[in-house]
Amino acid sequence: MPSPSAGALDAQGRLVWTGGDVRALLRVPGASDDKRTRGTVAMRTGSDAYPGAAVLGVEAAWRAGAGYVRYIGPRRPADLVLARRPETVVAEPASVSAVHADAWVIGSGTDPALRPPEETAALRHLLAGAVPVVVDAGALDLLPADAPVIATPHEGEFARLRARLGLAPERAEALQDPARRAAAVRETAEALGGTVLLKGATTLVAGPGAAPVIAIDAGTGWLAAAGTGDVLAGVIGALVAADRAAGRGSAPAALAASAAWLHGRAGRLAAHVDGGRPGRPLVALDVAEALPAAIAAALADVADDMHDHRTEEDHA
Ligand SMILES: NC(=O)C1=CN([C@@H]2O[C@H](COP(=O)(O)OP(=O)(O)OC[C@H]3O[C@@H](n4cnc5c(N)ncnc54)[C@H](OP(=O)(O)O)[C@@H]3O)[C@@H](O)[C@H]2O)[C@@H](O)CC1
Ligand SMILES: Nc1ncnc2c1ncn2[C@@H]1O[C@H](COP(=O)(O)OP(=O)(O)O)[C@@H](O)[C@H]1O
Repeated sequence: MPSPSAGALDAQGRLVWTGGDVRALLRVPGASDDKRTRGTVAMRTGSDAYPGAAVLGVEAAWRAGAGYVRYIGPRRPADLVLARRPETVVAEPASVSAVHADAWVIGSGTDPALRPPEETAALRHLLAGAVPVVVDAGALDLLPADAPVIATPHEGEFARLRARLGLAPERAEALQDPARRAAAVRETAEALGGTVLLKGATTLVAGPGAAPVIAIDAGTGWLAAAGTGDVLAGVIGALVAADRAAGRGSAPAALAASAAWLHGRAGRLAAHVDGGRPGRPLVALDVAEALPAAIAAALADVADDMHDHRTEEDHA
């Protein structure tokens, strides 16, 4: 199984994720590959209220290197997905009973208060299975679950997830303390029995067990824009699916951290912040479109140099 680099622990005992760690987990397709060996991501995201989230996640999964992306959702988002990415194989929920997937992505662009009972039943079925599920936004209320899960809350969702798991609330001010924040993410992953990725300016990832919490700060403040989290969910789905289709068995936390790193790097490329420039606004779709360049940079071993620039600037 590919393992991350030795990696440096920072003052809070967090493992700082690097381009080298990402490179170790990325798969470059070869002569023996076909679309299915590169990983099938099934996205059950978006809704009539938030159709755009479906488009963003699907675009991101393709751009992060999925060999096959399926979209299962209502007609309106499905039509928009197809208009943007005709490569996608779409189906309406009522018309499918079983779908092959190496990873599922659920919840982005959905509101649990508006979720039909049959959709809740279908999601619970996925969450009782053996295929990994990336659980975002409007599906976090269905946790905990038996399936291997990667939960991707922002801070507001993180508080609600902790409450569901019976954990003590952490005040927002307490979570500003890096060591306390890392401890809260570890505790939540342990209670979940799965992987937790807490989004923020520095994103933190922990799985259950003793491995250190991973910190990813490859991004930029320009990423604070609606829909960038929907993009991240698609990237995680693509990396998890590729790993599983190849039978690699990498740690879900390492895959989620690599996705967050690529998402951050894509944000920096989309916002033109490297080389000491302050950058410029981006929209979420720009981040998805920059993912191939971020992957190329990681594979070509140039991304760490860019990261070093940023670290020096930000700490100046
Ligand atoms: N184009 C599309 O289709 C898009 C679709 N999207 C999809 O829409 C759905 C709803 O998403 P949304 O953005 O409307 O509300 P959402 O993030 O759930 O916040 C709910 C409450 O949580 C809190 N809160 C939020 N962020 C916080 C933070 N960082 N830190 C701390 N607290 C935070 C805050 O509560 P407050 O603090 O105000 O009490 C807020 O009112 C969701 O499925 C998403 O995937 C979006 O991605 C946008 C683009
Ligand atoms: N100040 C910031 N600096 C860097 N990245 C940020 C910042 N604020 C948010 N992000 C990133 O942007 C994304 C926002 O995701 P999320 O809150 O789920 O938004 P949405 O639901 O609108 O997609 C996350 O990947 C998060 O890490």
